[in-house]
Amino acid sequence: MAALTRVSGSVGLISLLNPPVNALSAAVRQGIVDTVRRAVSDPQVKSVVICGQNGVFCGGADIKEFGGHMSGPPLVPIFNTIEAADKPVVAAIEGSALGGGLELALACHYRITQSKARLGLPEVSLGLLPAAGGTQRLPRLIGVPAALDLITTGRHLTGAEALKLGIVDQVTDQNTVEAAVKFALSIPSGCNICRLHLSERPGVMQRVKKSAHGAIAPVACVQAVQAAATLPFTQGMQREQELMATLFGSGQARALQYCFFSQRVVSKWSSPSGSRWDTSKPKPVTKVGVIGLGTMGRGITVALALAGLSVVAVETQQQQMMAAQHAVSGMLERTARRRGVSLVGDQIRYSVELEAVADVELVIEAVFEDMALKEKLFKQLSTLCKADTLLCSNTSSLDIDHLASQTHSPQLVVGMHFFAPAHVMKLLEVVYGPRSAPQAVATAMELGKRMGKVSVAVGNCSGFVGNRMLMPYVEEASFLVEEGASPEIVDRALEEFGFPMGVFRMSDLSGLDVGWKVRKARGLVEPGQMSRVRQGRRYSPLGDLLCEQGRFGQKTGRGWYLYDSAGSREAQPDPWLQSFLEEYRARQGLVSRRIDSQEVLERCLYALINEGFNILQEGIAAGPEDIDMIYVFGYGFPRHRGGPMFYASQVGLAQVLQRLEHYQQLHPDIPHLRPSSLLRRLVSSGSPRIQRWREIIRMPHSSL
Ligand SMILES: CC(C)(COP(=O)(O)OP(=O)(O)OC[C@H]1O[C@@H](n2cnc3c(N)ncnc32)[C@H](O)[C@@H]1OP(=O)(O)O)[C@@H](O)C(=O)NCCC(=O)NCCSC(=O)C[C@@H](O)CCCCCCCCCCCCC(=O)O
Repeated sequence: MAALTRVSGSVGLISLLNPPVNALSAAVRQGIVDTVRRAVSDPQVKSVVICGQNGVFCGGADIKEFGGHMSGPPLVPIFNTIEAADKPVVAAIEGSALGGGLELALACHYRITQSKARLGLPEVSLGLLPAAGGTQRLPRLIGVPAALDLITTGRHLTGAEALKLGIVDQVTDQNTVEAAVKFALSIPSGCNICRLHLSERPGVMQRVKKSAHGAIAPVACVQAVQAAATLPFTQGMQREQELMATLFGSGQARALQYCFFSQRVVSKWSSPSGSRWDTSKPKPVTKVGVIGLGTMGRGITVALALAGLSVVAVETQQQQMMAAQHAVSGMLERTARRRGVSLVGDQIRYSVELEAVADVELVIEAVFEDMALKEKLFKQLSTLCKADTLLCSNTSSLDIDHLASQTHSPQLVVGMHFFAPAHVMKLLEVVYGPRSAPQAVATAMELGKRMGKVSVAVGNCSGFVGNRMLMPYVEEASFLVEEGASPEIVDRALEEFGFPMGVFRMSDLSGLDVGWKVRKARGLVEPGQMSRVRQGRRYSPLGDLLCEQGRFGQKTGRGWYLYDSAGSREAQPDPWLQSFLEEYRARQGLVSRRIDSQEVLERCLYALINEGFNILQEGIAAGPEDIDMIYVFGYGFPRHRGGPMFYASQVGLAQVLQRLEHYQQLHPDIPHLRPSSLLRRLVSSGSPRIQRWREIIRMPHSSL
């Protein structure tokens, strides 16, 4: 899995051979040991170049090996041998040098890189730290502050940025291996590991802990780099190994590695009709129409423009259109500045006429969530667009099949549900109906990928996957407040679990009126009424009552919390709300009781998870990975918990079932606490590993 050849007379060229990313599997590690030994002992070889096959240097350790028994030679002694070699060793970096790949390059004496190559130590995003010397060699090379930034965030650098930081010695736009060989021929033996500016950035641990939201790997990364600043190299390496040992077998590492593979699994979509990613060819798209330039339409326009597509942005109200144009330019400018790229924007054409989208290949509708308005629009689009134009809706909950039925070509209609802000949030739900053509799904998925989104294909139902599961979660939070919890108690439990914001702070941020509108549309709101049973099931009117008082959250300075002023973000507990809740409970005859964080987590999360099992059972999501990626990328579910379904598998399905049964007995009027039959089936099948759930879901069964 590694080959040695002699080039230019005296250079030993070692190539890693393990497509697609030359991961450091046991066989590759053995290959490096053998080839380095041969190169070092060959008197004809005066210097060595290490490169990767097929334009990729190395994607790091083989993550697939982490789940099983590790065999083969370990990396640390291999890299130490390279570093100690008495012949100069040069890394020729093309494509990617990530994790163990960059650590291999750091153990070499010199590094030459392609300007567009990606370099980084992303181990933290897998719940690990760079444990093949990365936490000790990088700070010694570029200083503690820069190394801490790279190791605790896991971010990737381009070759040009790596040169600026001093990670590499030369950047080339020519053939990297040839440049490295030329470089190797020109150098005397030596080593550029140095001990420079090893001072630590003050306060870094507090900052990292705060932004980690309970993840342990970033904290361990700081501890390892601190060791580089205070200990000799050998002891620093020992500390690195000890810290890695605490992370390696942790549930968080398993969860994060599951997320890595799940993100790739969801791109290989399939639907119950049998259409699949590998048999459906996307249609080429260069020009997209966006209709409706409110918050969502503006974000979608920016995301498309940043992906290099031509956009026709339509807003029929002149004034709104001018405001949108101004806002979009600002968003593009800020993003270009942040990314350090040149401004895009001249490929956006604005219009107040719907006819402007007549020649686009795909339209994304982003008008108000009003079925009558969308029906009318889809009818018009179906007539004025080209016959093969894909018509997509950004609706977050309305019926995609119904919209499709308004058009001449229902097979060309799919949902493209973005999340706000649409140019920032990574998630895209691609919603197919029974009539959606495989090519329409494939095209929307491909467009999402071009915009840098994690696109997940899901079936059509009310709320699709994300918002459908959110309903029971939010409802449980309100029920807990009726029963005696405060919004602070509920939010604290969820934030300590790892959500960036609890239910109530999130509701204040997005606006209480949003949910109120949805409940009104569903006929659930009875103004001024306090009844707690609606449409035959338990209902909490608390949110409606707050809206009736004009408490819409941050935008009005009052919601579940109190704010200094309208628009302020600093949430304070509100004494008014406390007395309001006491009065409400008294009028309802509810006796307030003490609710602890375990009950908050179980009721909110198990209700959400239970709905996830219903969704899997109905085939709305193809597998647990789809649900987990939707929650991690769209709803702030802590990535180090792997997503709701993975979390359930870690807690134990039997335990989740038993607690749902317990709560259902206490609250028989809450249907979403009734355990899903799929959950029961999985438990009676012995609670298999999450990777096996798809088999159980597909097995024929009787629900009798
Ligand atoms: C490289 C990429 C940027 C390429 O992206 P691209 O979009 O081109 O392609 P894909 O992402 O679709 O990938 C294609 C294909 O390849 C698979 N793959 C990618 N990378 C890896 C990998 N590193 N390992 C295995 N497989 C990989 C991917 O799954 C796709 O497969 P598919 O089937 O879907 O086609 C991009 O892929 C990328 O970002 N990759 C990951 C990069 C990364 O995170 N690297 C870091 C890896 S971790 C690491 O390197 C750790 C090191 O620090 C070494 C540490 C040594 C530790 C040894 C263990 C010590 C144990 C101590 C514990 C002791 C316990 C005790 O004492 O008891």
